Formats: sequence, structure tokens, C-alpha cells
Amino acid sequence: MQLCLPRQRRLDLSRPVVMGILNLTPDSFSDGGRYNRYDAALRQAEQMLTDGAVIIDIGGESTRPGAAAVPAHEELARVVPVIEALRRQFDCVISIDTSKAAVMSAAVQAGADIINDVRALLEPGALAAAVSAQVPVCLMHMQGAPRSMQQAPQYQDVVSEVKQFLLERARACEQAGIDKQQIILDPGFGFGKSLTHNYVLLQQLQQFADCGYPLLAGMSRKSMIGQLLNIPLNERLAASVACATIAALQGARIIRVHDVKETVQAVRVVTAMQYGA
Ligand SMILES: Nc1nc2[nH]c(SCCc3ccc(S(N)(=O)=O)cc3)nc2c(=O)[nH]1
Repeated sequence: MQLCLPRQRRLDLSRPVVMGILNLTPDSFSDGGRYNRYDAALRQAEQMLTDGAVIIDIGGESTRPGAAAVPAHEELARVVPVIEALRRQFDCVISIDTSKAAVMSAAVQAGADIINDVRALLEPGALAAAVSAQVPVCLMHMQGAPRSMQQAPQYQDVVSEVKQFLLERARACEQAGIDKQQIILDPGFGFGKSLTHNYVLLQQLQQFADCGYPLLAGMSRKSMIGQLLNIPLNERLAASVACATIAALQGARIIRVHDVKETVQAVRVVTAMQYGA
């Protein structure tokens, strides 16, 4: 299980790897101007790489519940300079967390290696942009849109409906010319799912891992932890590591987290148990 990256590089996914989250939205950095945010972002990326992150996931538009849309020019201004700097300074894998075709193209041009789209390439021009970019793509399930997705999530059978959506999107990508080996699937924890929906997806995660595509799981600090334990964002480390461990045990190959150091340690324990110390 390998992804083919630009510049003849490859990413081996025969074991789970940790993806560190680099949020470039203004609300995610204690305020300072654009340069302070840029500088802080590079320092945070370096720390995550030191802590063992294999992929840095860069996002310029918040997709948390209730988030407002960000215009393409603003998203570009946030992500392109950071991708260029990371590409110059580190030999890491960079993913761009975006749904906009223009941002996908510019980000890959600037040095991004993977397109991570929470809208599964359904936005106008996104599929064509991903095909042209010739990079791996992560297709994630979301019910509704960030502004309203958590108001009343509804499913007859959350596992089969999410799985069916992902397989349909994967087929569309393959028919458009994206190689099957370049497609990653993701059930989208917290994106139009109730607490119960999230835990049923987590309980049945092996079914997604068995679909024939590498699986990405992102539960770090999300409401499936906050609502369950009634604790604030900065107290969700232990339960986030528990979620990461459970996902790795069920075959997830990319674990998307804020707390890289602790998650790398937990994933290392899982791989020692599964494949030998
Ligand atoms: N592939 C992939 N990309 C992602 N990008 C993000 S940003 C998280 C936005 C958010 C925050 C909080 C909640 S909530 N209501 O569960 O607390 C939902 C969504 N996440 C993911 C994810 O999972 N996969």
C-alpha cells in the first residue's frame, strides 16, 4: 500500500502514519498579524515533524460546525506561502485541506503532495483539478455543509450510507482518471454526525479499512470527545489518543491529529503489537 507523490517520492502506508494538523485560519492562532501567524505556523510544523508526524495537513478555511466560507483569494494567501516555505525547509509530505479547485491547483504547484477534500471533490471544477494535479486524494464524507451539518444529522444506517457514498466518489474519481492506488477514504467524523453516529462509525471502522483503499481517520479533540466527556478542547488529549489507537487497531493508515507526539507513541505501540516490536 503505497502512494505515488510528486518528484518521484512515495509514501509507504503498510503501517499507520500520523498526519499533523496545521490550521492557518486566523482563529487558530493567538492573534498577531499575518506574518506572526506565518512564523508561528512554520514553528508548529517543525515541532510536529520533530515529534514524528509524516504528513502536515494545511488548512486555510475552517470547516468546523458553523464556520463561514472563506473566499479563494484569502484561502490562497494563507496557504501558499506556508506550503512554499515548508517545501523549501523540510522533506515532509504536505497535504492541502481544501475543497476549492483553484486552491488545489495552486497548492500542488507550490509543493503540496496530497489533496485532502472534506467535500470529496464535489465542488465545481474540483475533480478536474485533482485529475490534473496528479497527486493522491483523500475523499471524505460530510452530510450537509459546515454551517448546518450538526443541526440534525439523519441516517437509516450510517455505516452503509457513508460507505456507499465513499465508494461512489472513488468510482467517479477512477472514471475521471485518478488511479485507484491514489485514493484515500475517510468517514468524516463530526461532519454531519451525531454522537451516536460517530461511535457507530468508530466501532465499525474496520469495514472502511477493508474497502480496498487506505483509510484516514480524524477525531482529534472533536465533539465526539467533548460531548461524551463534557470537557473543553484543551483537556481532550487522552481521549483523542484513545480514538487514534482504536482507529489504528482497525486498520486506519493515516491518523489526523493535533497532538502529534503522544499519538505517534500510541501508534508505535499498536504497530509493535500488530507487526512486532
Ligand atoms: N480528511 C479529513 N480532513 C479533515 N479536516 C478536518 S477540520 C475539522 C473541522 C471540524 C471540527 C470539529 C468538528 S466536531 N463538531 O466534531 O467537533 C467537526 C469538524 N477534519 C478532518 C477529517 O476528519 N478528515
